[in-house]
Amino acid sequence: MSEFHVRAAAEGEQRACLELLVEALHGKPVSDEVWAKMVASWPAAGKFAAFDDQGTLVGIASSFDTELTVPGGRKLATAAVDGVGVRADWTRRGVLTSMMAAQLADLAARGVPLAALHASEGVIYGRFGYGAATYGKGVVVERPRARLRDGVGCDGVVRFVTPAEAVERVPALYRRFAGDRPGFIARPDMWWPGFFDRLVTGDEGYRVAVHSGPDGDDGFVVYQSVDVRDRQTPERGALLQIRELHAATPRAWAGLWRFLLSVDLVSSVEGRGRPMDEPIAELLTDPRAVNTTEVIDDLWVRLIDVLAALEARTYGPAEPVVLEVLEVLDRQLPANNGRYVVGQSGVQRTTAEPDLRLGVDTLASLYLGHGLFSDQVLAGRVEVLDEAAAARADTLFHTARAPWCGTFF
Ligand SMILES: CC(=O)SCCNC(=O)CCNC(=O)[C@H](O)C(C)(C)COP(=O)(O)OP(=O)(O)OC[C@H]1O[C@@H](n2cnc3c(N)ncnc32)[C@H](O)[C@@H]1OP(=O)(O)O
Repeated sequence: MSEFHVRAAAEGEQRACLELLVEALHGKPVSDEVWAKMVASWPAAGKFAAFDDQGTLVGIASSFDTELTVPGGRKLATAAVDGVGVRADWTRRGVLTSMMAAQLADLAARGVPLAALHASEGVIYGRFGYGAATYGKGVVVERPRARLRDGVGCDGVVRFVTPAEAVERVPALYRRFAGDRPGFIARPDMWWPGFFDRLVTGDEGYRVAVHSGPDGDDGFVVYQSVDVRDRQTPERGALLQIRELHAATPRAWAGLWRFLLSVDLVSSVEGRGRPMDEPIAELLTDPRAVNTTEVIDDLWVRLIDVLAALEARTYGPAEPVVLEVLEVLDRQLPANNGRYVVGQSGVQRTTAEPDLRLGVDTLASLYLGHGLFSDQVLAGRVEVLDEAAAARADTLFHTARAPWCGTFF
Protein backbone atom coordinates (compact mmCIF):
# COMPACT_ATOMS: atom_id res chain seq x y z
CA MET A 1 0.00 0.00 0.00
CA SER A 2 1.25 3.50 -0.82
CA GLU A 3 2.62 5.60 1.99
CA PHE A 4 1.81 9.18 2.82
CA HIS A 5 3.33 11.83 5.04
CA VAL A 6 1.94 14.95 6.67
CA ARG A 7 3.67 18.31 7.01
CA ALA A 8 2.83 21.99 7.26
CA ALA A 9 1.72 23.42 3.90
CA ALA A 10 4.29 25.67 2.26
CA GLU A 11 3.89 29.00 0.48
CA GLY A 12 2.66 28.36 -3.05
CA GLU A 13 0.62 25.27 -2.11
CA GLN A 14 -2.51 27.16 -1.00
CA ARG A 15 -4.46 26.91 -4.24
CA ALA A 16 -3.88 23.16 -4.54
CA CYS A 17 -5.10 22.84 -0.93
CA LEU A 18 -8.28 24.76 -1.75
CA GLU A 19 -8.87 22.74 -4.91
CA LEU A 20 -8.55 19.50 -2.99
CA LEU A 21 -10.91 20.71 -0.27
CA VAL A 22 -13.53 21.94 -2.73
CA GLU A 23 -13.43 18.67 -4.64
CA ALA A 24 -13.80 16.64 -1.41
CA LEU A 25 -16.87 18.74 -0.59
CA HIS A 26 -18.26 18.32 -4.12
CA GLY A 27 -18.00 22.02 -4.95
CA LYS A 28 -17.35 23.64 -8.31
CA PRO A 29 -13.74 23.75 -9.59
CA VAL A 30 -11.78 26.76 -8.36
CA SER A 31 -11.60 29.27 -11.23
CA ASP A 32 -8.91 31.96 -11.46
CA GLU A 33 -11.61 34.49 -10.56
CA VAL A 34 -12.62 32.60 -7.41
CA TRP A 35 -9.00 32.07 -6.43
CA ALA A 36 -8.27 35.79 -6.83
CA LYS A 37 -11.03 36.50 -4.29
CA MET A 38 -9.97 33.73 -1.92
CA VAL A 39 -6.22 34.18 -1.91
CA ALA A 40 -6.09 36.67 0.97
CA SER A 41 -8.27 34.54 3.24
CA TRP A 42 -6.54 31.24 2.52
CA PRO A 43 -2.93 31.58 3.72
CA ALA A 44 -0.45 28.71 3.93
CA ALA A 45 -0.12 29.31 7.67
CA GLY A 46 -2.33 27.03 9.76
CA LYS A 47 -2.55 24.30 7.13
CA PHE A 48 -1.38 20.72 7.41
CA ALA A 49 -1.21 18.78 4.19
CA ALA A 50 -0.76 15.10 3.37
CA PHE A 51 1.25 13.94 0.34
CA ASP A 52 1.62 10.53 -1.27
CA ASP A 53 5.03 9.01 -2.00
CA GLN A 54 5.10 10.85 -5.35
CA GLY A 55 4.67 14.14 -3.53
CA THR A 56 1.06 14.61 -4.69
CA LEU A 57 -1.32 16.35 -2.32
CA VAL A 58 -3.96 13.94 -0.93
CA GLY A 59 -5.29 15.67 2.20
CA ILE A 60 -5.65 19.04 3.88
CA ALA A 61 -6.57 20.24 7.38
CA SER A 62 -6.73 24.03 7.74
CA SER A 63 -7.33 26.40 10.64
CA PHE A 64 -7.07 30.08 11.47
CA ASP A 65 -6.49 31.75 14.81
CA THR A 66 -9.40 33.45 16.51
CA GLU A 67 -11.03 33.81 19.94
CA LEU A 68 -14.07 32.09 21.37
CA THR A 69 -16.27 33.52 24.10
CA VAL A 70 -16.62 31.14 27.04
CA PRO A 71 -19.22 31.28 29.85
CA GLY A 72 -18.55 34.37 31.95
CA GLY A 73 -17.42 36.39 28.91
CA ARG A 74 -13.70 35.68 28.63
CA LYS A 75 -12.38 35.26 25.12
CA LEU A 76 -10.05 32.34 24.73
CA ALA A 77 -7.52 31.79 21.93
CA THR A 78 -9.04 29.24 19.58
CA ALA A 79 -8.10 27.52 16.34
CA ALA A 80 -11.08 27.67 13.99
CA VAL A 81 -10.71 24.55 11.85
CA ASP A 82 -12.08 25.75 8.55
CA GLY A 83 -11.29 23.13 5.98
CA VAL A 84 -10.69 19.38 6.16
CA GLY A 85 -10.66 17.02 3.21
CA VAL A 86 -9.00 13.87 1.94
CA ARG A 87 -8.91 12.97 -1.75
CA ALA A 88 -11.62 10.37 -2.43
CA ASP A 89 -9.11 7.75 -3.59
CA TRP A 90 -7.17 8.13 -0.34
CA THR A 91 -9.92 7.95 2.31
CA ARG A 92 -10.01 5.45 5.18
CA ARG A 93 -6.26 4.95 5.26
CA GLY A 94 -5.56 7.16 8.25
CA VAL A 95 -4.82 10.41 6.42
CA LEU A 96 -7.26 12.47 8.49
CA THR A 97 -6.05 10.79 11.69
CA SER A 98 -2.46 11.83 10.91
CA MET A 99 -3.45 15.39 9.98
CA MET A 100 -5.54 15.78 13.15
CA ALA A 101 -2.64 14.50 15.26
CA ALA A 102 -0.27 17.01 13.61
CA GLN A 103 -2.72 19.87 14.01
CA LEU A 104 -3.49 19.11 17.68
CA ALA A 105 0.22 18.74 18.51
CA ASP A 106 0.95 22.07 16.82
CA LEU A 107 -1.86 23.86 18.66
CA ALA A 108 -0.76 22.38 21.99
CA ALA A 109 2.83 23.46 21.34
CA ARG A 110 1.65 26.98 20.49
CA GLY A 111 -0.43 27.13 23.72
CA VAL A 112 -3.80 27.42 21.96
CA PRO A 113 -6.27 26.00 24.50
CA LEU A 114 -9.29 25.41 22.23
CA ALA A 115 -10.14 24.31 18.71
CA ALA A 116 -13.57 24.52 17.11
CA LEU A 117 -15.19 23.46 13.86
CA HIS A 118 -18.43 22.85 12.01
CA ALA A 119 -18.64 19.19 11.06
CA SER A 120 -19.84 17.87 7.70
CA GLU A 121 -20.93 14.66 9.43
CA GLY A 122 -21.67 13.88 13.08
CA VAL A 123 -19.49 10.77 13.27
CA ILE A 124 -16.11 12.15 12.25
CA TYR A 125 -14.69 14.29 15.06
CA GLY A 126 -15.59 12.64 18.39
CA ARG A 127 -12.65 10.25 17.96
CA PHE A 128 -10.32 13.28 17.89
CA GLY A 129 -11.72 14.65 21.17
CA TYR A 130 -14.28 17.10 19.77
CA GLY A 131 -17.79 17.34 21.20
CA ALA A 132 -20.89 19.05 19.77
CA ALA A 133 -21.01 22.06 22.10
CA THR A 134 -23.62 24.36 20.57
CA TYR A 135 -26.82 23.69 18.66
CA GLY A 136 -29.02 25.78 16.39
CA LYS A 137 -32.65 25.55 15.35
CA GLY A 138 -34.46 26.13 12.10
CA VAL A 139 -37.59 28.27 12.35
CA VAL A 140 -40.31 29.26 9.92
CA VAL A 141 -42.64 32.06 10.96
CA GLU A 142 -45.95 32.06 9.07
CA ARG A 143 -46.40 35.73 8.47
CA PRO A 144 -50.20 35.92 8.06
CA ARG A 145 -50.61 34.50 11.60
CA ALA A 146 -47.67 36.38 13.09
CA ARG A 147 -49.07 39.43 14.84
CA LEU A 148 -46.60 41.10 17.18
CA ARG A 149 -47.66 41.95 20.70
CA ASP A 150 -48.22 45.66 21.26
CA GLY A 151 -45.04 47.67 21.59
CA VAL A 152 -42.61 44.94 20.59
CA GLY A 153 -39.55 46.37 18.87
CA CYS A 154 -41.03 49.82 18.34
CA ASP A 155 -38.34 52.12 19.65
CA GLY A 156 -35.83 51.93 16.83
CA VAL A 157 -35.65 52.27 13.08
CA VAL A 158 -34.46 49.86 10.43
CA ARG A 159 -32.86 51.05 7.21
CA PHE A 160 -31.31 49.31 4.23
CA VAL A 161 -27.63 49.89 3.66
CA THR A 162 -25.92 49.58 0.29
CA PRO A 163 -23.44 46.72 -0.21
CA ALA A 164 -20.58 49.24 0.08
CA GLU A 165 -21.98 50.58 3.36
CA ALA A 166 -22.45 47.04 4.63
CA VAL A 167 -18.79 46.24 3.96
CA GLU A 168 -17.87 49.42 5.81
CA ARG A 169 -20.20 49.18 8.81
CA VAL A 170 -21.20 45.61 9.57
CA PRO A 171 -17.82 44.19 10.72
CA ALA A 172 -17.44 46.97 13.31
CA LEU A 173 -21.03 46.45 14.42
CA TYR A 174 -20.46 42.72 14.83
CA ARG A 175 -17.31 43.41 16.89
CA ARG A 176 -19.42 45.39 19.37
CA PHE A 177 -21.51 42.41 20.41
CA ALA A 178 -19.36 39.44 19.42
CA GLY A 179 -18.57 38.72 23.05
CA ASP A 180 -22.17 38.52 24.12
CA ARG A 181 -22.81 34.83 24.30
CA PRO A 182 -20.79 31.66 24.98
CA GLY A 183 -19.85 30.15 21.63
CA PHE A 184 -19.41 33.38 19.68
CA ILE A 185 -16.15 33.67 17.80
CA ALA A 186 -14.29 36.78 16.78
CA ARG A 187 -14.40 37.18 13.00
CA PRO A 188 -10.91 38.08 11.77
CA ASP A 189 -10.61 40.63 8.97
CA MET A 190 -9.93 37.86 6.49
CA TRP A 191 -13.31 36.21 7.25
CA TRP A 192 -15.43 39.07 5.93
CA PRO A 193 -14.46 39.37 2.24
CA GLY A 194 -15.66 35.81 1.55
CA PHE A 195 -18.98 36.55 3.24
CA PHE A 196 -19.60 39.82 1.43
CA ASP A 197 -18.38 38.57 -1.97
CA ARG A 198 -20.59 35.53 -1.83
CA LEU A 199 -23.78 37.03 -0.47
CA VAL A 200 -23.90 40.80 -0.65
CA THR A 201 -21.68 42.32 -3.34
CA GLY A 202 -21.90 39.30 -5.69
CA ASP A 203 -24.84 37.78 -7.56
CA GLU A 204 -26.72 36.36 -4.58
CA GLY A 205 -28.46 39.64 -3.87
CA TYR A 206 -28.83 39.47 -0.10
CA ARG A 207 -30.18 42.65 1.48
CA VAL A 208 -28.51 44.14 4.54
CA ALA A 209 -30.61 46.18 6.98
CA VAL A 210 -29.29 47.93 10.08
CA HIS A 211 -31.27 48.69 13.24
CA SER A 212 -30.66 51.94 15.13
CA GLY A 213 -31.80 52.44 18.68
CA PRO A 214 -31.39 55.36 21.09
CA ASP A 215 -27.60 54.87 21.14
CA GLY A 216 -27.07 54.45 17.41
CA ASP A 217 -26.64 51.37 15.24
CA ASP A 218 -27.16 48.26 17.33
CA GLY A 219 -28.07 45.34 15.08
CA PHE A 220 -28.19 44.04 11.55
CA VAL A 221 -29.91 41.44 9.42
CA VAL A 222 -28.73 39.88 6.17
CA TYR A 223 -31.49 38.12 4.25
CA GLN A 224 -32.69 37.16 0.81
CA SER A 225 -36.13 37.09 -0.69
CA VAL A 226 -37.22 33.96 -2.57
CA ASP A 227 -40.31 33.97 -4.76
CA VAL A 228 -42.17 30.74 -4.01
CA ARG A 229 -45.39 31.52 -5.86
CA ASP A 230 -46.66 29.22 -8.56
CA ARG A 231 -49.92 28.82 -10.50
CA GLN A 232 -51.48 26.68 -7.78
CA THR A 233 -50.62 29.13 -5.02
CA PRO A 234 -50.94 32.62 -6.50
CA GLU A 235 -51.89 33.97 -3.08
CA ARG A 236 -48.55 33.01 -1.58
CA GLY A 237 -46.00 35.72 -1.08
CA ALA A 238 -42.25 35.54 -0.91
CA LEU A 239 -40.12 33.62 1.56
CA LEU A 240 -37.55 35.70 3.44
CA GLN A 241 -34.50 33.65 4.35
CA ILE A 242 -32.36 35.08 7.13
CA ARG A 243 -28.66 34.49 6.75
CA GLU A 244 -27.57 36.55 9.76
CA LEU A 245 -29.45 38.42 12.46
CA HIS A 246 -27.34 39.85 15.27
CA ALA A 247 -28.21 42.54 17.77
CA ALA A 248 -26.57 44.26 20.72
CA THR A 249 -29.77 44.46 22.78
CA PRO A 250 -33.03 42.50 23.06
CA ARG A 251 -34.88 45.59 21.80
CA ALA A 252 -32.75 45.80 18.68
CA TRP A 253 -33.27 42.10 18.11
CA ALA A 254 -37.05 42.50 18.44
CA GLY A 255 -36.94 45.53 16.14
CA LEU A 256 -35.23 43.48 13.43
CA TRP A 257 -37.88 40.76 13.71
CA ARG A 258 -40.60 43.44 13.58
CA PHE A 259 -39.07 44.71 10.37
CA LEU A 260 -38.87 41.26 8.74
CA LEU A 261 -42.47 40.48 9.65
CA SER A 262 -43.63 43.83 8.22
CA VAL A 263 -42.31 43.33 4.68
CA ASP A 264 -45.20 43.26 2.21
CA LEU A 265 -46.04 40.27 -0.01
CA VAL A 266 -44.28 37.86 2.31
CA SER A 267 -45.76 34.52 3.41
CA SER A 268 -43.03 33.30 5.69
CA VAL A 269 -39.74 34.21 7.29
CA GLU A 270 -37.18 31.47 7.75
CA GLY A 271 -34.03 31.26 9.83
CA ARG A 272 -31.67 28.30 10.02
CA GLY A 273 -29.16 27.64 12.76
CA ARG A 274 -30.77 30.23 15.02
CA PRO A 275 -29.99 30.20 18.79
CA MET A 276 -31.89 27.47 20.62
CA ASP A 277 -33.31 30.01 23.08
CA GLU A 278 -34.28 32.72 20.56
CA PRO A 279 -37.74 33.68 21.91
CA ILE A 280 -39.56 34.45 18.66
CA ALA A 281 -42.88 32.89 19.74
CA GLU A 282 -42.89 35.12 22.82
CA LEU A 283 -43.13 38.20 20.59
CA LEU A 284 -46.33 37.03 18.93
CA THR A 285 -50.02 36.95 19.90
CA ASP A 286 -50.22 33.45 18.41
CA PRO A 287 -47.13 31.41 19.34
CA ARG A 288 -48.18 28.74 16.81
CA ALA A 289 -47.16 31.05 14.01
CA VAL A 290 -43.62 29.80 14.67
CA ASN A 291 -42.63 26.32 13.54
CA THR A 292 -39.35 24.78 14.62
CA THR A 293 -38.28 22.80 11.59
CA GLU A 294 -34.95 21.32 12.68
CA VAL A 295 -32.30 21.21 15.37
CA ILE A 296 -28.72 20.86 14.17
CA ASP A 297 -25.33 20.65 15.83
CA ASP A 298 -23.51 23.94 15.36
CA LEU A 299 -20.02 24.29 16.87
CA TRP A 300 -17.85 21.31 17.81
CA VAL A 301 -15.22 22.15 20.42
CA ARG A 302 -11.93 20.46 21.36
CA LEU A 303 -10.31 21.25 24.71
CA ILE A 304 -6.63 21.16 23.83
CA ASP A 305 -5.59 22.37 27.28
CA VAL A 306 -8.27 21.13 29.68
CA LEU A 307 -6.96 23.04 32.71
CA ALA A 308 -6.69 26.37 30.87
CA ALA A 309 -10.14 25.90 29.34
CA LEU A 310 -11.79 25.01 32.66
CA GLU A 311 -10.05 27.89 34.45
CA ALA A 312 -11.23 30.41 31.86
CA ARG A 313 -14.97 30.02 32.37
CA THR A 314 -17.22 30.82 35.31
CA TYR A 315 -19.51 28.41 37.14
CA GLY A 316 -22.99 28.38 38.66
CA PRO A 317 -23.88 28.16 42.36
CA ALA A 318 -23.11 24.61 43.50
CA GLU A 319 -20.51 22.81 45.60
CA PRO A 320 -17.39 21.78 43.63
CA VAL A 321 -17.07 18.49 41.78
CA VAL A 322 -13.96 16.46 41.03
CA LEU A 323 -13.89 15.45 37.36
CA GLU A 324 -11.58 12.75 36.12
CA VAL A 325 -10.91 13.51 32.46
CA LEU A 326 -9.67 10.88 30.05
CA GLU A 327 -8.20 11.67 26.67
CA VAL A 328 -10.01 9.79 23.89
CA LEU A 329 -6.75 8.32 22.68
CA ASP A 330 -3.92 8.44 25.17
CA ARG A 331 -1.40 9.26 22.51
CA GLN A 332 -3.21 12.45 21.45
CA LEU A 333 -2.81 14.94 24.30
CA PRO A 334 -1.91 12.83 27.35
CA ALA A 335 -1.19 15.90 29.51
CA ASN A 336 -4.96 16.39 29.76
CA ASN A 337 -5.47 13.10 31.60
CA GLY A 338 -6.10 13.72 35.27
CA ARG A 339 -8.42 15.00 37.96
CA TYR A 340 -9.71 18.54 38.23
CA VAL A 341 -11.65 20.09 41.07
CA VAL A 342 -14.13 22.51 39.52
CA GLY A 343 -16.07 25.09 41.53
CA GLN A 344 -17.10 28.71 41.75
CA SER A 345 -13.87 29.62 43.52
CA GLY A 346 -11.68 28.15 40.76
CA VAL A 347 -10.29 25.06 39.10
CA GLN A 348 -7.19 23.10 40.12
CA ARG A 349 -5.64 19.77 39.38
CA THR A 350 -6.16 17.42 42.33
CA THR A 351 -5.34 13.97 43.59
CA ALA A 352 -8.72 13.68 45.36
CA GLU A 353 -11.05 10.79 44.52
CA PRO A 354 -13.16 11.64 41.45
CA ASP A 355 -16.92 12.25 41.60
CA LEU A 356 -17.44 11.88 37.84
CA ARG A 357 -15.31 10.33 35.13
CA LEU A 358 -15.67 11.33 31.48
CA GLY A 359 -13.88 11.55 28.17
CA VAL A 360 -12.48 14.84 26.95
CA ASP A 361 -14.97 14.74 24.03
CA THR A 362 -17.92 14.58 26.44
CA LEU A 363 -16.47 17.38 28.55
CA ALA A 364 -16.09 19.47 25.38
CA SER A 365 -19.77 19.00 24.55
CA LEU A 366 -20.74 20.29 28.03
CA TYR A 367 -18.09 23.00 28.28
CA LEU A 368 -20.01 25.97 26.86
CA GLY A 369 -23.18 25.22 28.83
CA HIS A 370 -25.16 23.11 26.41
CA GLY A 371 -26.86 20.01 27.86
CA LEU A 372 -26.60 18.29 31.21
CA PHE A 373 -24.11 15.98 32.84
CA SER A 374 -27.15 14.01 34.04
CA ASP A 375 -28.18 13.29 30.45
CA GLN A 376 -24.67 12.20 29.57
CA VAL A 377 -24.85 9.80 32.56
CA LEU A 378 -27.93 8.25 30.94
CA ALA A 379 -26.02 7.99 27.67
CA GLY A 380 -23.19 6.15 29.42
CA ARG A 381 -20.73 8.93 28.63
CA VAL A 382 -20.25 10.08 32.24
CA GLU A 383 -19.39 7.52 34.92
CA VAL A 384 -20.81 8.40 38.34
CA LEU A 385 -18.70 7.74 41.42
CA ASP A 386 -20.65 10.07 43.73
CA GLU A 387 -24.41 9.93 43.19
CA ALA A 388 -25.01 13.61 44.01
CA ALA A 389 -22.27 14.92 41.75
CA ALA A 390 -24.07 14.95 38.38
CA ALA A 391 -26.71 17.38 39.67
CA ARG A 392 -23.96 19.62 41.08
CA ALA A 393 -22.10 19.55 37.78
CA ASP A 394 -25.34 20.41 35.96
CA THR A 395 -25.65 23.60 38.04
CA LEU A 396 -21.96 24.47 37.81
CA PHE A 397 -21.83 24.26 34.01
CA HIS A 398 -25.31 25.65 33.20
CA THR A 399 -25.43 29.03 31.41
CA ALA A 400 -28.32 31.47 31.42
CA ARG A 401 -28.16 31.85 27.65
CA ALA A 402 -27.82 28.91 25.33
CA PRO A 403 -24.36 28.79 23.77
CA TRP A 404 -24.38 29.58 20.06
CA CYS A 405 -21.74 30.34 17.49
CA GLY A 406 -23.69 31.97 14.67
CA THR A 407 -20.63 32.24 12.41
CA PHE A 408 -20.01 29.79 9.64
CA PHE A 409 -16.38 29.04 8.84
C1 LIG B 1 -14.21 21.02 9.60
C2 LIG B 1 -14.52 20.53 8.26
O1 LIG B 1 -13.94 20.95 7.31
S1 LIG B 1 -15.73 19.33 8.08
C3 LIG B 1 -15.49 18.67 6.44
C4 LIG B 1 -14.87 17.31 6.48
N1 LIG B 1 -14.62 16.89 5.11
C5 LIG B 1 -15.50 16.19 4.39
O2 LIG B 1 -16.56 15.77 4.84
C6 LIG B 1 -15.09 15.94 2.95
C7 LIG B 1 -15.34 14.49 2.51
N2 LIG B 1 -14.71 13.50 3.39
C8 LIG B 1 -13.36 13.40 3.51
O3 LIG B 1 -12.59 14.19 2.95
C9 LIG B 1 -12.82 12.27 4.37
O4 LIG B 1 -13.68 11.17 4.26
C10 LIG B 1 -12.69 12.65 5.86
C11 LIG B 1 -11.78 13.86 6.00
C12 LIG B 1 -14.02 12.94 6.50
C13 LIG B 1 -12.06 11.44 6.59
O5 LIG B 1 -10.74 11.25 6.12
P1 LIG B 1 -10.05 9.80 6.19
O6 LIG B 1 -8.62 9.99 5.80
O7 LIG B 1 -10.85 8.82 5.44
O8 LIG B 1 -10.14 9.48 7.74
P2 LIG B 1 -9.29 8.34 8.48
O9 LIG B 1 -8.88 7.28 7.49
O10 LIG B 1 -8.18 8.96 9.25
O11 LIG B 1 -10.40 7.77 9.44
C14 LIG B 1 -10.26 7.68 10.83
C15 LIG B 1 -11.43 6.94 11.38
O12 LIG B 1 -12.62 7.72 11.17
C16 LIG B 1 -13.58 6.97 10.43
N3 LIG B 1 -14.21 7.91 9.53
C17 LIG B 1 -13.62 8.90 8.86
N4 LIG B 1 -14.51 9.57 8.12
C18 LIG B 1 -15.69 8.98 8.33
C19 LIG B 1 -16.99 9.22 7.83
N5 LIG B 1 -17.23 10.22 6.96
N6 LIG B 1 -17.98 8.43 8.25
C20 LIG B 1 -17.72 7.42 9.11
N7 LIG B 1 -16.50 7.15 9.62
C21 LIG B 1 -15.51 7.92 9.21
C22 LIG B 1 -12.78 5.92 9.70
O13 LIG B 1 -13.55 4.80 9.36
C23 LIG B 1 -11.70 5.60 10.72
O14 LIG B 1 -12.25 4.76 11.70
P3 LIG B 1 -11.34 3.68 12.48
O15 LIG B 1 -10.28 4.47 13.20
O16 LIG B 1 -12.29 2.99 13.38
O17 LIG B 1 -10.76 2.81 11.40
